[in-house]
Amino acid sequence: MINRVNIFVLDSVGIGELPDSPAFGDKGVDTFGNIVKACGGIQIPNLLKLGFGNIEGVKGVDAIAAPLGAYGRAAEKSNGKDTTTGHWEIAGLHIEQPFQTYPEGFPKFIMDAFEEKIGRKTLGNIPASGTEIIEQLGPEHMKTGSPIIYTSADSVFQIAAHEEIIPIDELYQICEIAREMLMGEIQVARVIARPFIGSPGNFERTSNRRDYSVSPFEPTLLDIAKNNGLDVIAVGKIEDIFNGQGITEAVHTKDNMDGIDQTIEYLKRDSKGIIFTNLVDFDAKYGHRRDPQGYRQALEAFDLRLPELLERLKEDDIIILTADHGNDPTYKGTDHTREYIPILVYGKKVKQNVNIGTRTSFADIAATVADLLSIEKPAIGTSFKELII
Ligand SMILES: O=P(O)(O)O[C@H]1O[C@H](CO)[C@@H](O)[C@H]1O
Ligand SMILES: [Mn+2]
Ligand SMILES: [Mn+2]
Repeated sequence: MINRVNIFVLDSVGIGELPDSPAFGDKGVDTFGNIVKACGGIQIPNLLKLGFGNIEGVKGVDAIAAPLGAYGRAAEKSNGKDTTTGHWEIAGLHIEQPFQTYPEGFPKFIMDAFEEKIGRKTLGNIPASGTEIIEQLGPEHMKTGSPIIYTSADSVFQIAAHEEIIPIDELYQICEIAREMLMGEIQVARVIARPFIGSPGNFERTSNRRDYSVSPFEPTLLDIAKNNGLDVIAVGKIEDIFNGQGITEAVHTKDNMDGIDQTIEYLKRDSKGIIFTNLVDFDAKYGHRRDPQGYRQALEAFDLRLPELLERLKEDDIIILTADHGNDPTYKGTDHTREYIPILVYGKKVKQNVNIGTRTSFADIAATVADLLSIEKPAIGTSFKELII
């Protein structure tokens, strides 16, 4: 009997291109492999002990003789490479119709109506890198009080504002207004509050970022677990990604280390069901910023703390380390990359040195977790429980 599963998402830690990646504009992408190549090596002994180097297709690190975990990889079945799509698929949903993107910015009629409702003009309304656009438009924003609106290759409406110009609470209200307006014909997967502080030339984004996602279109693994009376604890931005659906308790985190600390706190307590963690720094601080050295260091910092996490697992606990998409910091542009995700499963009840192979959907994670917890499986996904227990 498995009592609890910690699904632990290393946001954007992809491990190489899928057969269909070129159709997404991604050729030769490999977040992990290209980081190792660019940095001339990486020290992740604890991930290797679990079998990270044994996963088919992983480049830059070696397989070991007797890994302590079950290991494999999964292809993304849904039509997308964004965070929402990746997490929903991990939780058992396929997104056939991709979320709408806005490479030309948002239509004028929506922007006019939005400005009217928030009582402020806006700046930007173009696809941009968040750190670059606040440097460009920050001074004007500080003069005029107009928030900076930008999007990306993802389906996002991002609202950046200096915390001393638009107080956080007002920024969140503005996001809620946008969220409501962008549910219809003009729709985004996420509205994101992007507060920052500092002065021109030295702006810094804060951890008061909030994501306002649309709700999953159908019940997910999380809803099923909750309906079965289980705990579904969300650490980091998981609550936002699922718009709170199927979650019984949530905590937001300020960075990767905090995410690990909060997960450990929950592992120490007694609960039954799912702990779903997301560590976003890999993606937000290094992947989108195209910073392979920073990304490598973040992976090494995570690896150093991995034993603490594993030690906290109780007899009937299991951890599944995985990712939601790639974000190759050596690739052109600043966007996500479509890639395989790693799957590492570890626990006292999990067989060691088992290759679960290449799964055809992230949803196999959902099916397996449901199977382990003895609850109904979501509509899609194939359980690999029999292989690992
Ligand atoms: O460049 P920044 O602001 O980090 O934004 C990135 O983060 C967004 C959400 O993860 C992506 O859509 C991309 O736009
Ligand atoms: Mn992500
Ligand atoms: Mn991202």
